[in-house]
Amino acid sequence: MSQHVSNDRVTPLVLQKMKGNTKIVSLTAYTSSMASLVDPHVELIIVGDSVGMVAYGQASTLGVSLETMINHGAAVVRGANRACVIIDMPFGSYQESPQQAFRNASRVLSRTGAQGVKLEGGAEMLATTQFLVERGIPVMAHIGLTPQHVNRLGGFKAQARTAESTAQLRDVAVAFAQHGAFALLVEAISEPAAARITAAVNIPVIGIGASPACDGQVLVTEDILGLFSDYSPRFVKRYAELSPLISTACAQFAMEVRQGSFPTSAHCFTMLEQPME
Ligand SMILES: Nc1nc(=O)c2c([nH]1)NC[C@@H]1CN(c3ccc(C(=O)N[C@@H](CCC(=O)O)C(=O)O)cc3)CN21
Ligand SMILES: CC(C)C(=O)C(=O)O
Ligand SMILES: [Mg+2]
Repeated sequence: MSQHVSNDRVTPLVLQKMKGNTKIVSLTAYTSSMASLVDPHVELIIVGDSVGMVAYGQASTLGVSLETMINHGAAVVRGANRACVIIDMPFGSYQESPQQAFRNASRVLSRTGAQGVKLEGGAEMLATTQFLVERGIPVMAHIGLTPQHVNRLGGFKAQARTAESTAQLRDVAVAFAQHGAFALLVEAISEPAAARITAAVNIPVIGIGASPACDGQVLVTEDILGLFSDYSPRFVKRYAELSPLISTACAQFAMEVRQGSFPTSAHCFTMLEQPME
């Protein structure tokens, strides 16, 4: 069944129709097992390049390759049968030219079965967005705090906190909508900026650290589960504390192996015939 093109799969068009009447709920996933747990509860699953930090222990998202995004993206599509799946284009795979972006984004879609890609940037990505969209690739534009620009931003710092930068970001948002982006992702921006952008465009605006003014919300799943604690941005809310549960389970296993109480006969295979002499 999961290999079929499902009729009730949420599409970018379905997300667009939700703007103005129903909040869009989104979470990230990197694996099939997490995707299948998240899928019943969300309309949109983002396979984020945050996988580099959360699953590979890297200090930024810059080291993630196209191959890594394709492998995790394919796993997520196999695990999710209802939500729209959008995959982050990793650093260096799309900034060079619209042609480079199309070559790599088309590989992402053809090898994963996802429905679109997300790319980070500002006005410099407008032509690329239009190039991909005209050739059949739905594009979500990620603006505001763009983690792939961490070295220029001087850290993961909230954006659009002045009147001037807010007006600039609103103009960029409007331009992305005009160039065919099906949705915007706004990260770590002020509430007035989020409210202005959401009112100014006719496409869905998904926020992370961008106030309730957005059309929808996304967070990194490991963050809401208390599974990633290298840092805790103020916009993260922990809905569970799974790390201590995992530690306790591992400690219990270790203790039982060392004292010989695991495994028991219930965990062992018997001979299929009478034991031989
Ligand atoms: N697990 C995870 N969750 C995320 O939300 C996430 C990632 N990884 N990786 C990529 C980016 C990085 N993100 C972050 C990380 C930290 C802050 C943060 O703490 N910002 C503070 C301090 C900034 C500073 O001065 O260094 C701020 O006030 O903006 C914000 C966004 C969001 N993204
Ligand atoms: C904003 C989130 C969805 C993201 O880009 C990531 O997790 O990489
Ligand atoms: Mg990302």
